[in-house]
Amino acid sequence: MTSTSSADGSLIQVRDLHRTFTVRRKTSRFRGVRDEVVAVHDLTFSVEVGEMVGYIGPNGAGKSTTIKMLTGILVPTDGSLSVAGLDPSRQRTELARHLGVVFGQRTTLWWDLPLRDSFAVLQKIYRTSPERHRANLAEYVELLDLGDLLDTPVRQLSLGQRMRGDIVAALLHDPEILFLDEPTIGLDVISKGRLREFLRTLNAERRTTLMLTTHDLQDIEALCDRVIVIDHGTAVFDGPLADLHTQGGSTRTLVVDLVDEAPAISVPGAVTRRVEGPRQWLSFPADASAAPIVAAVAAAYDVADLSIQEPDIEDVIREIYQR
Ligand SMILES: Nc1ncnc2c1ncn2[C@@H]1O[C@H](COP(=O)(O)OP(=O)(O)OP(=O)(O)O)[C@@H](O)[C@H]1O
Repeated sequence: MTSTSSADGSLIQVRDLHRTFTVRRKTSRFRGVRDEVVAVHDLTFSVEVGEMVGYIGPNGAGKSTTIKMLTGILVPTDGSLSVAGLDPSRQRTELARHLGVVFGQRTTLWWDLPLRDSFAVLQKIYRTSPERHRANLAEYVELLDLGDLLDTPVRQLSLGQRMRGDIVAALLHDPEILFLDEPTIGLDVISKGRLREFLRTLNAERRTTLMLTTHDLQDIEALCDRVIVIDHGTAVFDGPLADLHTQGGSTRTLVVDLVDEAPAISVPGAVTRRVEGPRQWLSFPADASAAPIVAAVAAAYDVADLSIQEPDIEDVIREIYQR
């Protein structure tokens, strides 16, 4: 499918977007008042073809509401919105041909059908040509290693297998944009790695634009050139992940297991935060390289093991809000 973009050339354009919900709150047994919840306000950003954007923020920040407006499920209260040159809520059916949507927590596949049949139903829904469908199915099934599972009913698949099935389902009609909501949640390290590798390949080879919400900083590090942080319905940061770390002042942790107990390690570029028997925790700026610190520790101490802990994305975001 060819790329379609808005008048200014962006694939996704969001300008001064607002969405409020009216909720009824009971004040007594028979009375209630109407409250307005502002889920999204003054939200402006645009995404270009081929970008991989992380859309992150604390619970209740407005991420799902934004994605629902971008996919046409919810109508904005105010502001303007264009996705692949279309107005999502007015042209939802047409837009669906340009979009793939994957939710880590729920499946879009038919629970009782074998994967193969779910994919066949999707071909009918999207009216993908049989040749295109066959070619995409063969390629994605191979890349995501689903060949042996095509005849297995979805309910019998593991979470990781089902997730791969969901990704294939979202891509069979060649969408230009893929929205992913917590795509690696609950997956083991190997499955996470494989999925990230697949998404990188998809973006590199087909220039598919990715927008993902996640609480996993490693998803963002592996995939996203750019991060948009949303809080209380509005964007509070939009830029490269490295800048987010700098702004947040976040740190990574080098966990060192020494052969023997020792006083707090002292090496340039890191601060020892904790010592527990032979194990020590050293923190260093998240945007600095771990290599010189690891080398300095290894040169001066007898090391049994080393590992690096990434900062939690929530911590990074919290740091920004506290500034
Ligand atoms: N249908 C609705 N009716 C009323 N309020 C809603 C509705 N949907 C969302 N909200 C409110 O809008 C705000 C933003 O919710 P949203 O689900 O977009 O946040 P989120 O960033 O996706 O959160 P999470 O990370 O927990 O999924 C919240 O205060 C939420 O309670």
